[in-house]
Amino acid sequence: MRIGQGYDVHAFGEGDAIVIGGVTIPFSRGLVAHSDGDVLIHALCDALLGAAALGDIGQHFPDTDSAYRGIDSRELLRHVQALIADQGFTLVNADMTLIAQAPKMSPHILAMRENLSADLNCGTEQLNIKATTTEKLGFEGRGEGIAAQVVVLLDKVA
Ligand SMILES: Nc1ccn([C@@H]2O[C@H](COP(=O)(O)O)[C@@H](O)[C@H]2O)c(=O)n1
Ligand SMILES: C[C@@]1(CO)OP(=O)(O)OP(=O)(O)OC[C@H]1O
Repeated sequence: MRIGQGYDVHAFGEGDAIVIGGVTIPFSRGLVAHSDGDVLIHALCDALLGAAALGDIGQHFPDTDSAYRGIDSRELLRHVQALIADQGFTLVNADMTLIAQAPKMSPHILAMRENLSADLNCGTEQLNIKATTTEKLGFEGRGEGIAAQVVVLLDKVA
């Protein structure tokens, strides 16, 4: 068994929607990023790469490479899934936390889990996604951006 953890932050900027877990959520702001800014998927990729001792998302998909400009982060996740499968790992479970004062994530959680389970070739019951505000404290609470934390457990296929 191998444990991994990931953490990512993206700041709010201009826009009228954000993409989280592959779900487009209409909002008064967008997220500033080289990719689509899917902070949840980025933290998930880092957790998976960490558990497999494969480095981090920036090493695999540099934000200096124009190939990744505006990319759908689900493509990055599928690539990471292939990397860990190549190493003989399968996902046991992932537990994910979105930290955002707004928007409200709960109406979108099931759709996020369905997207991620399709990309990771696993069941939705292996993926938990939850959200919390910070009661208006800190950068998330001031509405400056969104953070995501992810913990994963991988098993090695014999
Ligand atoms: N961006 C968010 C934040 C929270 N939720 C849901 O609301 C519940 C209460 O949040 P507190 O921070 O006040 O504890 C939380 O458990 C989530 O279910 C959300 O959907 N989106
Ligand atoms: C996803 C990548 C690549 O487009 O860029 P961003 O969207 O800026 O995201 P970040 O979490 O800062 O880092 C990983 C990247 O290199």
